[in-house]
Amino acid sequence: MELAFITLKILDVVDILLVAILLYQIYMLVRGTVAINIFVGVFALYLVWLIVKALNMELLSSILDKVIGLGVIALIIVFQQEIRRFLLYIGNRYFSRYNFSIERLFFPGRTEKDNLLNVESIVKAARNMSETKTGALIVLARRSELEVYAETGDLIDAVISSRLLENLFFKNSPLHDGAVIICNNRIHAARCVLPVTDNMSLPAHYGMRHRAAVGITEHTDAVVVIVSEETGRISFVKDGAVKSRLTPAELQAEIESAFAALD
Ligand SMILES: Nc1ncnc2c1ncn2[C@@H]1O[C@H](COP(=O)(O)OP(=O)(O)OP(=O)(O)O)[C@@H](O)[C@H]1O
Repeated sequence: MELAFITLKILDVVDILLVAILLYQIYMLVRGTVAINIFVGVFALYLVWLIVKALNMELLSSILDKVIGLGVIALIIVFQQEIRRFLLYIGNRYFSRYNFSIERLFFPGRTEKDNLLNVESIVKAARNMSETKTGALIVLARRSELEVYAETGDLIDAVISSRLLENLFFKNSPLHDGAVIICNNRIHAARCVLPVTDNMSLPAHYGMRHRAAVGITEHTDAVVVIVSEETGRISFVKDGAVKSRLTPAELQAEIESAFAALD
């Protein structure tokens, strides 16, 4: 295609489209976090640099060259979490689309039933803890590796039962603080520390328990069950979004649909 002063090739259009998609994905990833301000600032600086270059303003261009050159390293440090989240997002999309599992590749004999989540016990524990207003934070691992978070707490490796879950979160239990992580249908660890979200658009009444639940679902594809100590309300968190005031039946449906999506 030939415009008045520029020639536009098909590849250029594809190039522009890809950059637009990339920028949109980055925007969606940092939206609502403090990183959005940095992102806008960097983008503005980059535009100024392009204009200065196009106008052949030598001095300003050479200064901005240096700033941009060093800025890339600074950006990797500043956006460490977001880059991690972005790569995880791409990886998880690929894994879920092609139903790919390393475990399935190396242990084809291991049936899915071995790892089938005991949803009933988790829901029963949530219902009982909701009635007694016992605060709880239960992370249900899906495909993402949660070992780094499990290592911050105490390893348990026990069969899931509602009584054990209730016991772990019982106020006087030494393990009641922090999160319980459930992997491969086992209570893997308790008292775990989760990454806290920096999402500024969350309701102000969300305390640390809810922020930690949102945080882990932003960093990984895990889903989280929360029981509020203050209100007894049951919430379910997936991909950074909190669904509150769930009944036990609704919680069960949410967990089942989150795990059905993996099959
Ligand atoms: N980073 C974290 N990782 C895991 N658990 C955490 C983290 N931060 C806080 N918690 C848990 O959350 C509890 C504090 O919850 P807080 O009252 O601040 O949250 P909340 O969202 O208001 O929940 P609630 O409705 O139960 O009061 C702590 O006792 C601890 O067990």
